[in-house]
Formats: sequence, structure tokens, C-alpha cells
Amino acid sequence: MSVQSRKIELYDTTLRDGTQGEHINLSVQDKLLIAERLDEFGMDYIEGGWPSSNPKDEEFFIKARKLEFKQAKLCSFGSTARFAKSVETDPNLLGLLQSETPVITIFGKTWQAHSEKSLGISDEENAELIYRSVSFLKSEGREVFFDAEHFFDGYKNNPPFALKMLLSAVQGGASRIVLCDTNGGSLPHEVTEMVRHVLQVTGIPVGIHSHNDGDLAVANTIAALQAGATHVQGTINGIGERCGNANLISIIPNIMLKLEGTSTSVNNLGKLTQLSKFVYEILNMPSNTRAPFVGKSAFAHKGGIHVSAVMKESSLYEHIDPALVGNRQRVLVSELAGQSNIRYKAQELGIAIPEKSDVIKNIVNHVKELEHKGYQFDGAEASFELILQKELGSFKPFFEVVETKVHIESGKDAKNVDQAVLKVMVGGEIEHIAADGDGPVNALDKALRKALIHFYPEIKAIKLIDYKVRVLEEKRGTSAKVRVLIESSNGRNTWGTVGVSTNIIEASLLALQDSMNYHLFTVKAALPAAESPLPQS
Ligand SMILES: CC(=O)SCCNC(=O)CCNC(=O)[C@H](O)C(C)(C)COP(=O)(O)OP(=O)(O)OC[C@H]1O[C@@H](n2cnc3c(N)ncnc32)[C@H](O)[C@@H]1OP(=O)(O)O
Ligand SMILES: CC(=O)C(=O)O
Repeated sequence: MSVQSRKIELYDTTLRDGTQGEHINLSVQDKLLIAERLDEFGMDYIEGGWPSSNPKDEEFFIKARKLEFKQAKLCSFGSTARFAKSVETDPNLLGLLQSETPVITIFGKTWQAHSEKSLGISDEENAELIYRSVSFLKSEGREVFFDAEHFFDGYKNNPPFALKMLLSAVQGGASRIVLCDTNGGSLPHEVTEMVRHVLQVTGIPVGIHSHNDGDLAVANTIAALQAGATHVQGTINGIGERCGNANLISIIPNIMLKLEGTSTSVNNLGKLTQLSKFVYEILNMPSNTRAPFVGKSAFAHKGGIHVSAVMKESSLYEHIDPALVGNRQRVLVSELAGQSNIRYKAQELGIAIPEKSDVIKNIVNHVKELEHKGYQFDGAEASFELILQKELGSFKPFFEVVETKVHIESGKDAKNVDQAVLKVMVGGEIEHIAADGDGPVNALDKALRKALIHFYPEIKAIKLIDYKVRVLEEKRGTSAKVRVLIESSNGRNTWGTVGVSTNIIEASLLALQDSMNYHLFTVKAALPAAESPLPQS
């Protein structure tokens, strides 16, 4: 079949099937915000929930009447009626009508085992249930989409039964037949074959709704489109029941950038990364850094060979231009780096490296040695920049911690204090400072700030926003090395630093020192040389 210039309809079910995922919970307000954003992005249909199933979804549909969508149509979702003979009084169908959505999507059984065992009815009765449910909603002036639940399993088990149920929906007036891989176990070639057959038999637009239990939901969706389907159901970030639904965040760019002869209503694909982040944010979930297209690592190059090639021509190791989906290229520095990684980072930081010098080679070697000791510069780019600037001779530490003592007192009869005592040298002067804290690392942080504040008032702006400890040699138990990664912020920028030691206090102090040095260095770099008031140690 020809796949020339087909418009693919995007049907988002984040607000319904997405919320069937574990740990996913959206308030009415969350749902309204997401719905608006989905419309802005260019979805054709937004499934808001199952109105009669819970009060939240009922309230959502009432409030959603005030939303003014630019292009999307709101859909309510539910099942076929409980009994064929009384569709007109079925509370579920009446709830769908009361939601006042222009489109209603109902699911019905297309796997004989479900019809028999779950509903306990005959084939004829199920066909009648589907026909009467669809035609009743249709007679009330709504457009009706039919979600053929378990279609692929149903077809494998008994093709005539599965097709008969689809035809009942078509005869009832459904305008889309959506084939559901409800258990998510189908393979792409099976989907292709069955979609082709359904298109021949039904003669109306066919959609695909895949679940990800075999990690193939996106592949199965693309296979259905290649076979002629023109309607895609999925969720943002692939959230949904069990392993999730087909991820629209991957499907949409695959359609728009790769599947020739197809188009969608999305007007700015460059907003894809923002959309993914927005939904994670509302769900209060961390973004998936490895997500294709939109993840932080999706275009992050670590291996020296890759970076060397990417610097000559990005497409040598990138399947698309990251900007097309609102993402960006990144280069990581690690033990797998070559000189190209360092050159790239220097360029990114606006640092000129003298030609024909050993600077880059020295830095590569230094980074590899440090990573061998347990350092990690992914996530600690500020520590890396200090190494680079030091090697270039443009950075000298602003202070030196000459001595550290940390005192921990706990127990029934103890004072329960944690205290750090530091001797810090700044510009030839020694400061001897003690500070109490909530835990030894907090005491250390406070003591260091106290020692430095009157030399460098700028450090007041630094806030610790994340602190992570990782044991590096687990088998050595409490004598193992630890790596501390700290994320700091000055309200405008954030930066990461790292420290490694067998002593968790020392590892923390190293990361803290890098954080303060980095901040002071950037403050100094922002000033003309003659005006820099900062002493160096
Ligand atoms: C594949 C999918 O994702 S379908 C969507 C699944 N989503 C949800 O289930 C979330 C919302 N669901 C709910 O809030 C509740 O399950 C409700 C309100 C729909 C129903 O609640 P209850 O009436 O207490 O029934 P319960 O959930 O225990 O069982 C479901 C009933 O629906 C019946 N049913 C299932 N599918 C269909 C269908 N397509 N048509 C008609 N009835 C159906 C089942 O046979 C079962 O009936 P039974 O109680 O006579 O055995
Ligand atoms: C309808 C639906 O959500 C499914 O079959 O997976």
C-alpha cells in the first residue's frame, strides 16, 4: 500500500491510560494544565479520562468545558455497556455523554477468551453489545472511536471472531477502529500483517494503541503506520499501565523526521524536549536522561572516537540534528576521552588552547589518572574546568585548607554536636575557624564559609543544592573509597564538583573546595583584570 502524504492523527492518552501507570497520580488541575499544553503542541485528540469511573475525572470534564483548544478535540473514554439490551440506561454510557466531549472512545472485547470469561457472554451477544453501544452514542450526535481491546491476541486466537467484533463497531457507526495490543506482547511483523488485513476488511481509518511489555510499543506503532494505519494512540514519556504505553515523545519525531510521506499537526517539533520535561515536572518524577530524542544523554558523546568524528561532522554519530527536537549536543569528559573531548570542552567554555602545546595531552592523561582513582567528571564539569584552567596557568586556588579536624559527639550522655575546625590559608594569612553543624559535612561547609567570608564575600551566594555519595569499592565495606558529587548554585547558574577519598569527610571537603574555587574563579573572570579584588592563596 502506498504511504504517500498521509496525515497521521495523534491521539494522546496520558491523562487516561498514562494515569494507569504505577506511581502516577494527577490532580484535576494537573490534568487541565497538561491538556492545554498537549493542545498547544499540536495533538489532534486528547483523552481526558473515564468520566463515570471516579469523581476526579467527572470534575475534569466539567472544568475542561472552559478550555479553549486551538486544534485538539477532547475525548472521554469508557467501556461498552454492561448489557446490550439496556444501553440507553447504562450509567457508563450516560456518563460519557454527560462529559459533553465531541469524541467518545469506547473499548470492547475482540478476544474471544475475554468475551467468554470476563463478560461471560456469547459471540453474538458481544457483537450486539458493541454494535448497540456504538450506535447509541453515535445517535446522540457524538463521533465514536472504537478501541479494539486485545485485538492482536484475539486475531491470533480466532481471526473471524476478532474481525466480526470490528465490523460490529463499524456498522454501529464508529469512525475509527483502533487496534489495541493490550498485553503489549506483539511483534512488529505480526502487527504489520494484521493491520493490512483489517484495512482491507473494514474500509475505515485504522489506529494503533500499543503497550510496551515486550519493549516494542514504539516499533509496533511504526509497523502499523507502515502498514497503512493513520491514527496513533500513546502517552507522553510512555507512562501507562505496567511497562507503559507507546511513547509519543519517540513516535512523533520518528513520524515527522523519518517516516517518509507522512505528516502530523505538530507545528513546532522543537518544543518536544520541553513537553517531555513539563509532563515529568507535573508528575513530580525525574526525567529519563537516556530517553531517545529528549533525554539529557540523547546526544551526549563520551568516547574519544565519537567526539573526534562529531567535531568534523555531527551526523557521523547523531541520527538527527538535536535542535530539531529542542535538545542539544553534549560532550563528556572521562577516562574514555581523547584529545578531541578536551578540545570540544575548551571551545564550549570559550577557552583558547595554545597550538602545539602539550596542554591537551596533559589534561587527557590527568583526567584518565583521576578517573582511575574514582573521580567522575560527568556531572562535575566545574571540577574539570578548574583542571583545564590550572593546566593553562589561568587558575590558582583562592585558598588552601592546611588542617582539618572534625569532631563528632553522639550518645545518650553526649552533647550530640558535630563540629569542624579548619586552618585555612588565604593570601599568606592563616584563619583558624570552628563551626557546629547538622552532621559533619554541614559543619565543614559552615567552617569553610566562615573562614573565607571576609576575604571573599561572594561565597555568600553559593547554595548547596545536591549532595551525592557513592561507595566505589563495595567489597571493602567501610574502608572503601567514596566519591562525593556536589551540585551548587548561585541562583543563576548551577555547577557540579567532585571529591574522592577513603575518608568521606575529606571527599566532601575536596568537592566543597572545588565548588567555592569555581564560583570565585567565575566571579573573577567576569571582572576586568585590574578590578579583581580577590586575593589568591
Ligand atoms: C485495557 C484498558 O486499559 S481498559 C481501561 C481500564 N481502566 C480502568 O479500569 C480504570 C477505571 N476503572 C474503574 O474505575 C472501575 O474498574 C470501573 C468503575 C470501571 C468498574 O468498577 P466495578 O463496577 O467495581 O467493576 P470491576 O472494576 O470490579 O470489574 C470490571 C467490570 O467491568 C466489566 N467489563 C470489562 N470490560 C468491559 C467491556 N468492554 N464492556 C462491558 N463491561 C466490561 C467486567 O467484566 C467486570 O464486570 P463484573 O464486575 O460483572 O465481573
Ligand atoms: C483500550 C486500552 O487501553 C487497551 O486496550 O490497552
